Amino acid sequence: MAEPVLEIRDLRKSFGALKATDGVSLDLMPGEIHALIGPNGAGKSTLIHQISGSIPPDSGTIRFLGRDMAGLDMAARAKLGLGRSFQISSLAPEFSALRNVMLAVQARQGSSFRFFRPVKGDRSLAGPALAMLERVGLAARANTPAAELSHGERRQLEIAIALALGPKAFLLDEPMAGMGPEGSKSLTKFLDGLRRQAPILLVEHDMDAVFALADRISVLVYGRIVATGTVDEIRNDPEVRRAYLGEAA
Ligand SMILES: Nc1ncnc2c1ncn2[C@@H]1O[C@H](COP(=O)(O)OP(=O)(O)OP(=O)(O)O)[C@@H](O)[C@H]1O
Repeated sequence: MAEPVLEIRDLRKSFGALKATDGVSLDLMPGEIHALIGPNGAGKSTLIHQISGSIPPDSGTIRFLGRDMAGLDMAARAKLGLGRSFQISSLAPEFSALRNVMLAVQARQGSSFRFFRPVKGDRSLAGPALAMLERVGLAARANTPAAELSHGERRQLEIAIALALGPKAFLLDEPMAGMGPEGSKSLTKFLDGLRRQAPILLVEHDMDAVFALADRISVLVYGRIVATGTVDEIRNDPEVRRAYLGEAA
């Protein structure tokens, strides 16, 4: 059997008396979209923060491509290909869409975001950056400042940036949030293709998107995974229906 790209074992994180992550174990396998669902406050974002390196766990292990992530900060994890996108907008609002992606291409080529050299006019960056914008359907807005893009377009730009960083796994935290039905539909289609590039751990409240995309779903309630299974298994699990999905499922 293939090795997991991401392997989480018995992860724990408390905020005072609150157990936000209470012994979570889960795997992200090559090529899969593994959705993490659960009610508000279940601990989904806290889990993503621990994986990306912005919150240190109290105990437990996170292995990415076989390597223990303990002690590695966000930048080091991103460099290894474990990047969190969405809800941490790394956009420079005054820069054009193209320039934002060029910075990401440059970061991937070795420089960090903080110490970038001037990128304006650098063809070795502009070519790949424009290709990313084309992939997400934003090429026509290449010269528009990020601040002037619509909400949906900014999301597309964030995906282009995530792609430019060459991730080996995507951590997506509520990518559909704030999108209209049309935007969600086209993002769903895009994410469906994205799994060919790298597996996706997807936190999402939009159940249409989750049921359309997920190979597996894990349900988090009060910091614990109460079920993991296929879409059908999760939809038909009585405990999950009671704890989370209700009759809407
Ligand atoms: N820095 C913090 N300090 C104290 N409590 C926190 C902190 N971050 C999160 N929490 C608490 O931990 C619990 C889990 O929060 P988290 O944001 O991870 O849930 P979530 O499943 O992502 O929720 P939502 O779906 O609403 O985004 C909540 O009770 C929250 O109030």
